[in-house]
Amino acid sequence: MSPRGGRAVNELFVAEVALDRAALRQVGGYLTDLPCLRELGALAFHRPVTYFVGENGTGKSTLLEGLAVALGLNPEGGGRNFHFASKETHSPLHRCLTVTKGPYRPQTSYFLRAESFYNLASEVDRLEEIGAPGLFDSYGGRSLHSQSHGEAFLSLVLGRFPPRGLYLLDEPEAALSPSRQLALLRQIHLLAEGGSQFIIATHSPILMALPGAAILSFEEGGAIRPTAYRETSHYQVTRAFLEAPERMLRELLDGE
Ligand SMILES: Nc1ncnc2c1ncn2[C@@H]1O[C@H](COP(=O)(O)OP(=O)(O)OP(=O)(O)O)[C@@H](O)[C@H]1O
Repeated sequence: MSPRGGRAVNELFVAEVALDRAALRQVGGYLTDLPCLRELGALAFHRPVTYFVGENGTGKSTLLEGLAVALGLNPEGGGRNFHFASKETHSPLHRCLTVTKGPYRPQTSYFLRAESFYNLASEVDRLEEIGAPGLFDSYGGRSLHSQSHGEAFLSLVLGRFPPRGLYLLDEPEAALSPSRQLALLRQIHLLAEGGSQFIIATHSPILMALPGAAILSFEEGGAIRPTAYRETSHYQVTRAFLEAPERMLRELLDGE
């Protein structure tokens, strides 16, 4: 990323998200036990692209979804016009979050989660049928259901995401081959250069390699720390494996 990677925080669409502890206590349930929420005060965004990384279950998706809903986006994914819900499974975290926005409004806002992408594709079909003809043009020219998961996903990002957008993506790598992950990385770079902001939960050591991006590591104890790319366990484990797969497999499978 160019020096624009260091844009002033007030030029970003989302500058900060803060947690109201009293509201969280009232909400109760598993959210009060989630270590990252026990530790969270406010989380500031300083870069056009921010990655949430960390072990499974550390709360990345919960926080990303809470932020998306607090921004008025559909918890199962989509833009501001998407209001479908196949199941009411999202947490009430959004009620405990205060989002500080920057001075400018994004041209579009979009929340994308791999796990509910099928439902999002169905909703695009429905909207096209009931009177949004031409909608498919933004989604690769045909129903997302007639494309493979990875093709559909890239159609969406390449066709539907304009510059100066705000994009919250939850594990966007899930359907993508390594080379398509590189294509997605390039598109994220181009869009960020064009004034977009991304907040992305990911396990992909490819995606999180974007120069100039902020990486926030969700630690198992609850802290959320800025981390360098090569310090992430995703990078280190993947690198160690690819450098010597036989040795690692011997250790793993034979207990040597
Ligand atoms: N509806 C729910 N009821 C109870 N616990 C939940 C619920 N949803 C999530 N959790 C728990 O909250 C914790 C955080 O889940 P979350 O999906 O946010 O983690 P994550 O960091 O995104 O994990 P992953 O990398 O596996 O996607 C997990 O321990 C999960 O089991």
